[in-house]
Amino acid sequence: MQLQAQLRMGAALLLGVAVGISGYVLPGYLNAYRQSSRNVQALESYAQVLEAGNAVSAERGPSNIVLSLDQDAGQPYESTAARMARARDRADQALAQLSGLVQALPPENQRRQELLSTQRSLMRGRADIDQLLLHAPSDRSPQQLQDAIDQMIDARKQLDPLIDSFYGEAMQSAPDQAGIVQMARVLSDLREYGGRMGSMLIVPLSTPAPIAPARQLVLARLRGHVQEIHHLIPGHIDPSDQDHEDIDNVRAQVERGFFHHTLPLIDTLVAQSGSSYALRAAAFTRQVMPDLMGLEKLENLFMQRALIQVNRTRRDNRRHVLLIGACLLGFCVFLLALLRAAERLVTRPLLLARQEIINLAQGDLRRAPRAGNSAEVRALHDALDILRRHHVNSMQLAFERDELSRSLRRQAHTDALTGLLNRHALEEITGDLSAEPVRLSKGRGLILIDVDYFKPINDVHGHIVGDLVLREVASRIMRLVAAPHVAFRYGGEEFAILTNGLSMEELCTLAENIRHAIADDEITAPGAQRLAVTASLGVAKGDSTVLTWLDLLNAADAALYRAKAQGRNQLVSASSS
Ligand SMILES: Nc1nc2c(ncn2[C@@H]2O[C@H](COP(=O)(O)OP(=O)(O)OP(=O)(O)O)[C@@H](O)[C@H]2O)c(=O)[nH]1
Repeated sequence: MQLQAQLRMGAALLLGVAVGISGYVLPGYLNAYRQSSRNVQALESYAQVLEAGNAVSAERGPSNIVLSLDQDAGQPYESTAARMARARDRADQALAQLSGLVQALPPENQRRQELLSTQRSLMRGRADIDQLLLHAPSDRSPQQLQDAIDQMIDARKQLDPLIDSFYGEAMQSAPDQAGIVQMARVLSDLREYGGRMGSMLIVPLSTPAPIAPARQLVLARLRGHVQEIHHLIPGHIDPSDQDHEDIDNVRAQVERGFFHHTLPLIDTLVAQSGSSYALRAAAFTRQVMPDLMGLEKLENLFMQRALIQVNRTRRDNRRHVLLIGACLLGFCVFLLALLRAAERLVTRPLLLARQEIINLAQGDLRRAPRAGNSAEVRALHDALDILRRHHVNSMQLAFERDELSRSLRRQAHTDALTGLLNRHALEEITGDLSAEPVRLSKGRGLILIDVDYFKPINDVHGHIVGDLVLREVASRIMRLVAAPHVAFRYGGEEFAILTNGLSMEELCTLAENIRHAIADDEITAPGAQRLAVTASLGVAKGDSTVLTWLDLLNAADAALYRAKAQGRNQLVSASSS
C-alpha cells in the first residue's frame, strides 16, 4: 500500500477516535447547556411575571392617594397624578412584556386567558378611578371609592394563577435555585398582602368610618398569612457570599420597615376602628409605600442573584461545548496539516526521487525537479547526485572504450603502408576461404593487380624506395576506384579491387585504366630517380561457373597468372582465358 494511503488511513483512524471521544463527552455538556438555557428562560419568565404582579400592586399606592386626596396629603395633586401615571406606565410595560412571553401560545391557552382577564380587570379599575377623579373629593361616595379600590385589588388577584404557573415552572426547571425562587415568591406575596391590607384601610381612613366586620375578618386573615410566611425569610442571607452584602442590608430594611413599621401601623389603625384614626388615608399610604417598595427591592435582588447564577452555569456549559468543538476542529485541522506536510516533505520528494532514478536508468542525465528540504531528503538527493556522477563516468568510460574499439577495429582492417583496406578486411566480406565456401552475391567482380618485377626495385633501390612505389601505386588505384567498388592491399606488392554491379566489359575497362595509371607515368623516387613501374592484372566475375568467393579468387588469380606468363603489363580476364 502507498505511504500516502497509509498516512490517510492513520489520520482517519485518529479522527475517528477523536470524534468517538467527543461524541461520548459532548452530548452530556450539550444537554447541560440546553437545560441551563431552559433554566435561564424559566427564571427570566418568572422574574417578569413577578414584576408584572408588583407593578399592578404598586399602581394602587398612587391611585389610593389620588382618590383620597385629603388635607394632610402635603403634596400637590399634579405630582400625585403624575406618580399614578408613571405607575400605570410601569404596569403596562410589565404586562406588555408578559404578553410577549405568552403571545406564542395558542389563544385558548390558560395563561393567555389569565393575562387577558388581568388586563381587562385592570382597565376596568382604572376607568373607575378616572371616573371618580372627574368629581371633587367631597362628591365621591365611599361606596364608589371602595368599588374602584376593590377592582384594582381584583385585577392583581387575576394575575395569581399566572404567577403560580410560572412559579411551578421555575421550581421545576431550576431546582438548584428553588430556595431563591421560593423566597422571591414569598416576598411578592408579602408585598401584595401588605398592599392589599393598606388598600382596605383607604376608605375608612378617608371617610373616616369604622372598618366593616367582614373586612376586618379579611384583614385578620391577611395578617395571619403575613405572620405565617414571615419566618420563611431568613434573618441573614448567605453572609459568605460577598456580592450579597446588599441583600443583607435590604433584608434588614424590610425587617425594620415592613415588619416593624407598616404592620404595627396597620394593626394600630385597625384597632382604632370606630374611634378616631391617627392618620388620614393619603398620609398612611405615603408611609406604607416605601416599606412595600423595600419588599420589591429585596425580591428583585434575589431574582438577580438567581439569574446571575443560572447564566453563569449556562455560560460554563456553553464554554465546555465550544471548547470540545474547537478541540475537535483543531484536531481535524492539525491532521490535515500533518497529511499535507507528509505529502510535501516525504511522499512527493520520494516520488520525484523515484522518477529521477528511472530517468537515470533510461540514460537521461538531466537533473529532475526536486522537492523537500529535510536533512533526510537532502541526503537522498546527495545520493542521487553521486549516482548521476557515477553514471556520467560510466558512460564516459563506455564511450571511450567504444572509440578505442572502433579505432582498433579500423586499424585491424587498414594497411598501415598504403592506407587501403587490408586482406583481413577483404576476408570480412568473403569469409574464411579455407572453410565452407560462401556463395557469391549477384554482380560481384574482382580485379587482382600484381606489380611487375618488384623484387628488383627493392634489391636495387632499397626497401624505402620499394615502399614509396607501393604507396604511389596504391594512390593511383584509389583515384580510380570509388564506391560501391573497394580497393584492398591483398599482400606484398599485390592489390585487389572488389567491384559490385559491373559487367565483364566494364570490369576490364576499369582494370585497363588502372594498368595505364600505373604504367603511363614513371614514379619519382628520392634523389629524383624516375622508375618505370608496370603491373599485371587478372579480372574475374561471378557467373554460372564462378559461384563462390573462392571460385572468384581462383579465377582472378588464374587470369593474373596468365597475364604474368604472357609477358606482364597486361590484363587477362577469366572469361577470355
Ligand atoms: N619494399 C617492400 N618490399 C616488399 C614488401 N612486401 C613484399 N615485398 C617484396 O616484394 C618482392 C616480391 O618479389 P616476387 O614475388 O619475386 O615478385 P617480382 O619480383 O615482382 O616478380 P614478378 O611478380 O614475377 O614480376 C619480394 O622481394 C618482397 O620482399 C613491402 O611491403 N615493401
